[in-house]
Amino acid sequence: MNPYLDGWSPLFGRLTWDWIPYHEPILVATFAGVVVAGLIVVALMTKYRLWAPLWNDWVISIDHKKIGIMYMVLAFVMFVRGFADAIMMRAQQAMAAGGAAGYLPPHHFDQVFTAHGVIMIFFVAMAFITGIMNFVMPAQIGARDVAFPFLNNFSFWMTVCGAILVNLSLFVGEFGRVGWLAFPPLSENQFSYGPGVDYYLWSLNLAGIGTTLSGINMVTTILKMRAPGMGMFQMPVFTWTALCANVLIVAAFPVLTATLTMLTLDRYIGTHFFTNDLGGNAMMYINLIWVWGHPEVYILILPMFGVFSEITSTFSGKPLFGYKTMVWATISIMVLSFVVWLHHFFTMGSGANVNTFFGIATMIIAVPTGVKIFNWLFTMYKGNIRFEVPMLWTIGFIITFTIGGMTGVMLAIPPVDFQLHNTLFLIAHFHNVIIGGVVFGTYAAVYFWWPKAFGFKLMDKWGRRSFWLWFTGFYFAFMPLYALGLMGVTRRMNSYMDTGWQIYFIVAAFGAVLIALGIACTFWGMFVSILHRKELACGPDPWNARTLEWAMSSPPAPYNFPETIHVRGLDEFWRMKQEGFKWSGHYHDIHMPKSTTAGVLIAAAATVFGFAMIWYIWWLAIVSFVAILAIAIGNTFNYNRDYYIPAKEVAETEAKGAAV
Ligand code: HEA
Ligand code: HEM
Ligand SMILES: [Cu+2]
Repeated sequence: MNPYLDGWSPLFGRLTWDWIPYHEPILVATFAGVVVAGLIVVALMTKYRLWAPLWNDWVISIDHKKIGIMYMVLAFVMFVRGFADAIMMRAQQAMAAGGAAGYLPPHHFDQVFTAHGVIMIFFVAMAFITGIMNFVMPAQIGARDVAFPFLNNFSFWMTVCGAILVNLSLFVGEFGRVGWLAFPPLSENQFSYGPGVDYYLWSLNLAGIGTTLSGINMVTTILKMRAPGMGMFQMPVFTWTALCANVLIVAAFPVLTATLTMLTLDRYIGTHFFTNDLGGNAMMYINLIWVWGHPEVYILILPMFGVFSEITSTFSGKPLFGYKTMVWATISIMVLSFVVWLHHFFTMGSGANVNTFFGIATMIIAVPTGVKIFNWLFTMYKGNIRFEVPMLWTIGFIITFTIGGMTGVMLAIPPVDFQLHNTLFLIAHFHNVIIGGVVFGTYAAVYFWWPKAFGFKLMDKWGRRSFWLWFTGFYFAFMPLYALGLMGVTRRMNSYMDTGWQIYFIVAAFGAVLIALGIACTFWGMFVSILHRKELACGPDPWNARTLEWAMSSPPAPYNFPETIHVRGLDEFWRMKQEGFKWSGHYHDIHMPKSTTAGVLIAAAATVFGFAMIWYIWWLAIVSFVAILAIAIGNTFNYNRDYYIPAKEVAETEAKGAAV
């Protein structure tokens, strides 16, 4: 008998009133908050007549810069959600000592850490790197856009589709209680029969389509769309790291898709890929998910290495030290990241020889990473360093990431890992590299490229406050976890008996409060900077930077560059400035792609499809699937895909841009 089919009806599938959590005060209050905030936004948008510009200039836009900014907005919104989950866990663990139950019952706590992990990795960190790569990379290689602009818009909306499904699970049904990687057999129907794991599977698989397509798009862009003269070894380092990260996406994400699809088949049609009966094997899932999962963490960090490289050389006023070694280090990390996955399950019985191989392979990654750290230090050495906000984040990164990397190397020693696996030491390790690397990198990038995107700088004062709160907050929040881990405290604990641990959890909660203040300072800083944008206005090259994106006007025109740039070497823009850079003024008509609604419409239908599949509403699944096909096929008949910006208009725009 299937308990999860209780109450199934043809019209609503297994969605019944029991699945609406109106009896949970926390969720009802959250829901009320979301509704009120939503209504305020809708009212303001209507009052200021912003719906049409939002739709025409943003939602259906295929401009890589706008799509990049939309990814950043999505990521920041999801970051608030993911951080709220983190605060809830910190509060729970600070309270639930010595037999106290705290305020979150286990079934809720388990959803919170699962949602936190999934949101932070897939919809925050991935969205941040994709946003930054979208905004910066095409401009850095002197291109007008990515190779497949429409696909780019579609990829973005598929990511939004996944994010919507995850957030929907908060108010309709539940989310998985299986951890961010949903290991079977726990995630099989037998043990998780609610819609929680199905929300997980459909949101990640639908968003994954977007990620894979975006990876293909960016690899193609970098290989085929570089400005004339820009050979591979004349590409800026950020572009190199973007290339390697996207090659990893193209290679690894299909594995994730296949793995999640097999689990979906287990759950929906009763196959046995990952159960012991009928020849399945749960270890297969563990292997496959980490074959994707380990490269995934380098997908997140590589673009950030690129960000820090650009910032270090710009603010040290020097070319990057060791460009070639930086590129080769990036390539080695890319290759090595595929031969270390087993370090995530040293304890699962592969034997000493296998563990040794994977342990050593893991440690070898410390070498190219160390090369990078020293290259940044040597770039700064004897440089004329300007301690602007992006540089503060960069120095914070070098210190913090090195500590996190070192604890990673400790975990790579199998006998040590037998002690520390799945303890809070592991949790501390990866927050140490992810926050120190990916989050600090995002902040550095936002402060660095904001003036390019909007034509004015972010206020220095709030940037500095945000940095110091984040930096100290991080150490308070995560250093206690190393200590707890060494004492044997395991991850994912709702409550514990030993009251001696409580003080560490309280310190960690205090750190999370400092981080909350740091986040608040950033948002407040953005808000007041927007209000004061006139005073903060700056020219196209406010940091005296070195790469081509700074040759565009700020904010950039839709076509990026009024004329084609002929690249002669590294740091081309620097050289152009030495030679007294000016556009020739002989402009031609510029061929541009047109916005299209198909991307957002397909993604909307896909969201409905995902929802229908999660709740077993078969008729709706069929209708929405047909809608997806119809829109996609209909779009192939759209021949109205491009237009020309006349040379005269280009000249006018440039004349205006130059006056800023
Ligand atoms: C951005 C993300 C990111 C990054 C960059 C890394 C980087 C590294 N990680 Fe980490 N890791 C994660 C995210 C990340 N990790 C996550 C999310 C998990 C857990 C998931 C889960 O279970 O839920 C995890 C788990 C994890 C494990 C599994 C532990 C366990 O489950 O028990 C191990 C074990 O080997 C490991 C090792 C390493 C190593 C060796 C590096 C190296 O790349 C670090 C290299 C850097 C340095 C070493 C510092 C700089 C170098 C120098 C200054 C040179 C000199 C240094 C030496 C000679 C040592 N990581
Ligand atoms: C900003 C401050 C953050 C805080 C305070 C925080 C806090 C936490 C806590 C308390 C846990 C649960 C630990 C446990 O198992 O007992 C956790 C798990 C996790 N966090 Fe964070 N986190 C933060 C940011 C991030 C970011 C930026 C990412 C990734 C981009 C991230 C990814 C994860 C993942 C993947 C897990 C594991 C979830 C699981 O066990 O399934 N976190 N975090
Ligand atoms: Cu790993």
